[in-house]
Amino acid sequence: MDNRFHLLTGTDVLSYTWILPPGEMIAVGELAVVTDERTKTRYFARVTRMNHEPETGGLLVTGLPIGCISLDGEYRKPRTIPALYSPVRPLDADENAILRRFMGELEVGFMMSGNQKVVDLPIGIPSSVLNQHLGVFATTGMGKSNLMKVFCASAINTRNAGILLTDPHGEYATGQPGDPDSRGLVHHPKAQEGLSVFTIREPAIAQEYGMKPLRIGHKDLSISDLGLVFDLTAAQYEVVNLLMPFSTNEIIDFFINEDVESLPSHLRTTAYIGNHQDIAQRVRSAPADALRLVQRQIRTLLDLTSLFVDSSSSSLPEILSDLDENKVVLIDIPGMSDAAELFILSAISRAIFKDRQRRFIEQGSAAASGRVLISIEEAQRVLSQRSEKTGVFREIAMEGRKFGVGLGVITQQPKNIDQRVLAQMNTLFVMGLADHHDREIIASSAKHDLRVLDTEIQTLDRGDAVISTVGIPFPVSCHIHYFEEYLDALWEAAP
Ligand SMILES: Nc1ncnc2c1ncn2[C@@H]1O[C@H](COP(=O)(O)OP(=O)(O)OP(=O)(O)O)[C@@H](O)[C@H]1O
Repeated sequence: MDNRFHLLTGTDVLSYTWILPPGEMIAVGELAVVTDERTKTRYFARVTRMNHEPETGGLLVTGLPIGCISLDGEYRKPRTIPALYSPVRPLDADENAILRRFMGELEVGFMMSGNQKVVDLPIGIPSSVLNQHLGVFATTGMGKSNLMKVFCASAINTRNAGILLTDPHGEYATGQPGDPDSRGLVHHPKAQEGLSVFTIREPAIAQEYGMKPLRIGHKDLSISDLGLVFDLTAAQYEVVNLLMPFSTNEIIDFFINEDVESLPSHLRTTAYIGNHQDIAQRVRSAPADALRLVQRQIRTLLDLTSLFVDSSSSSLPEILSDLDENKVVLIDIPGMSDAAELFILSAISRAIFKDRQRRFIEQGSAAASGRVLISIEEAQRVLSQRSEKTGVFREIAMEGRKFGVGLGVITQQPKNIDQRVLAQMNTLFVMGLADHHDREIIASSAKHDLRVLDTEIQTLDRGDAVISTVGIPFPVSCHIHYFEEYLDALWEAAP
């Protein structure tokens, strides 16, 4: 037996301590098994802290218990403690296999035990938790885009959930722009069956990669999303609210074709002779400035999105049916502005949510349709405490779960996300957060106690994540697969 970790010298239900002799090393995050030799119960723990032990010159190691297995083979939360001086050692292959039982099918990386990758313990999230929302908290450059690509690659492989993501940087579909060696999701061995890319790229490129042209119709948009994209005044909100009863088709037609500059005065003299009597009557009481501003903003958005927004055609039916077929749907909009990206992400998300809600009401359960995850990058843009800036996303965060719709909230600033939204997230990926306040917020909303992992979270390297999910009974440290290598492995495994 490898007794490198030596004998347990102290326990309570929430922490174990043991002493390493001088010269031996251990790392934060390393996994250990404490065997109680009387009861044959094995207690699993992870190293959370270590201090020098002046008396012996060794290290006093502290571990967090993560579960135990008795002779009946059941894995439980530890409510008993191992006997004093029980041997402490690393996990063996059998114990790795035990932990492997808890992993879901959406593989993202390998378990890390301290600085060691445990290659016979791949970490996967069960797709059954995706409707319970997922958060990715990552400082820039820590590997968030790589994680999302790996996650989508697994989803394409397993086809158990639909995933929607927008990509304004053009990096997910074909790889990093400007890097000819970089690959993307179109290079997945099962891309043809499991990936659906809607793009604004030129037809020749789209055709080369089997991408479809992105089309969003005027009717798919909502006037209420102006508030998501722009900072509106109270008077503008009034205009938006007055317009709510009308279809977006009509509203856009009104603002594109009518001379709103002179409209308010015409309206007041009831001399309006345009094609939109109903709308004109409705907004006649609105302040003229606000009306003009709304018109300008609508025109700006239509300009920004003119490559794919038009009055007639729409990719939405196809996007919805691809998600129903558990495909990864990528909205590939390289170069699109922030405002335009949010505007269409909101339109698509609303369509998904309403469709699922309708089906839930008609069929009485979400079982008829699978799960969908809508991923939102820089999510603090739309899920902050400012409720006027949250649109349909807050509704999905609060109610999506029962309709099978989850949010994938990606942000560098969890403290700027509404706490009530964070509390809904049942799967968290933490990839390096330097700010103490950010870590505190995450720890308080996680389903496992992450405070004890604070040291580990502070020492995460690029590509490392601490994952806490209701799908796995303990928090795991994981090195996320490097996308290119994972792709190679998928090709090797492909029939
Ligand atoms: N798991 C990993 N293994 C190896 N290298 C990785 C891993 N994750 C990321 N990298 C590398 O680290 C660099 C940054 O990764 P990535 O672009 O995914 O980070 P990011 O957090 O999305 O950054 P940004 O916020 O700037 O978009 C890339 O060069 C990537 O190849």
